[in-house]
Amino acid sequence: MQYLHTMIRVSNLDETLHFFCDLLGMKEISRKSSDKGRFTLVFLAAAEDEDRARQDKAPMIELTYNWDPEEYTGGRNFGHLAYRVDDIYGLCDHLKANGVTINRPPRDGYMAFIRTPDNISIELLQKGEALPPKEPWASMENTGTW
Ligand SMILES: C[C@@H](O)C(=O)SC[C@H](NC(=O)CC[C@H](N)C(=O)O)C(=O)NCC(=O)O
Ligand code: NI
Repeated sequence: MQYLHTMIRVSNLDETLHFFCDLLGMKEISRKSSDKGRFTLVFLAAAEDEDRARQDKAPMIELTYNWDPEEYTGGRNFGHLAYRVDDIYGLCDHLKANGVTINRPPRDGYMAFIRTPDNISIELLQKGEALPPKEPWASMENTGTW
């Protein structure tokens, strides 16, 4: 079995593409629209995964945009999408300067949380840090900031 993608439904495709592509640097791999189904699917890959994703050998996010507005609520059982980043402080500064709320700041240089325009949680983890972290979990306790 091979992990292919995680699908998230989005209420505004342009805002979501701005978040993932313009701000987080992700790359659009493919898209498909259905006039009959009245939806658009957009597949995104992390920049480092782009070439492999185009060969269907890397995991992606599948954005589902339903043309007719829907209320996306609940889903508490869904946690987050996690990405390993080169410079967690630099990236969070860049995101903050572009209006993204850093729900859980990278105060430990290890982990940060942000949200997509539809409030889906995105975890950012500093490259070079082990998973799970070497230090006691106490430093990761939810202090209610994300
Ligand atoms: C291309 C492949 O990766 C898919 O996931 S297509 C799955 C299909 N998606 C849709 O029909 C999109 C529009 C639909 N209104 C929706 O919001 O899902 C599908 O079967 N979706 C149902 C599901 O639960 O994923
Ligand atoms: Ni899918």
